[in-house]
Amino acid sequence: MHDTPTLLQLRAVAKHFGGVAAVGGLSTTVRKGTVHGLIGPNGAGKTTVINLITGLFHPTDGEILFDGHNLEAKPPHEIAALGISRTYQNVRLFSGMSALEQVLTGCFLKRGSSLFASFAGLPAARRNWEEARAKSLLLLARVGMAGKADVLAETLSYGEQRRIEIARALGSDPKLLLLDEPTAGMNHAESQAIGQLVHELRDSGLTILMVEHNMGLVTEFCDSCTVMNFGKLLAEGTPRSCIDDPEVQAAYFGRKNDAKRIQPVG
Ligand SMILES: Nc1ncnc2c1ncn2[C@@H]1O[C@H](COP(=O)(O)OP(=O)(O)OP(=O)(O)O)[C@@H](O)[C@H]1O
Repeated sequence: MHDTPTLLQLRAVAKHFGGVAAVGGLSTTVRKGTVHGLIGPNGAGKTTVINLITGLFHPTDGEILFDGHNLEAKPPHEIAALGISRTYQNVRLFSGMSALEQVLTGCFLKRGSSLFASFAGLPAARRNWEEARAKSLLLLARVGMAGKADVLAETLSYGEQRRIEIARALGSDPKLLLLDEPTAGMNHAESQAIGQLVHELRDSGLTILMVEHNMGLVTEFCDSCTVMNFGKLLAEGTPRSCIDDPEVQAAYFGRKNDAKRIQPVG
């Protein structure tokens, strides 16, 4: 694993909100072609890290390096263009749009041609539109939603909506996909299916950084992980070595020697 090239590196990254150090000097590395888990108790700073990587926030201190670029002060659209895409902790789909239209919006993020130009029917825009449509259909198939293209997204099940979000995030051809709690609110079978999908995406060449609370999924589907607590690095390595770490167990449960409670669940 250590021979695998680095895709993302955080160097002593800090983010303060007033007096709160949401992230307090975190250094960690995500290697190419891996599924990397970002875990830690509630309020540890995981979502803030995702927001820093995607440019929604800028670090108070430290630097974030991605694929040879320093992301310092770059706005979200530039970071997306470099190859970083994300989903959110809560499903964020547009109401009144079909599954296909949701994914199309992700494709147009990359193309730089507006949906309005396409609707106006200009030849180049028309061609763009057809290509984006074909690509969106492929992406829907890739996330197991081939038959749902024309269905209004809000009428789909929660698990299906999550898949649509992933397809939309793939529309901009990312190198790194950030998933913020992709299995939140899902039952065991749905969570396992998301884990399988994540593996398929990794095996097709994508790198995935995933915030996940389900330790069963982390041990089963992540190649490596970073554990945060109070905005700082608590442990990193294989999921098993992290979960077995008494400091990690203490952070989750306030006491040591309680490994059973963070065995795979479900
Ligand atoms: N915009 C903000 N303004 C002020 N404080 C914030 C802001 N965003 C996050 N925080 C604080 O930073 C800390 C880390 O929050 P964050 O949401 O990153 O944690 P988390 O690990 O993702 O938690 P959870 O697992 O509950 O989603 C918390 O104390 C939170 O209240």
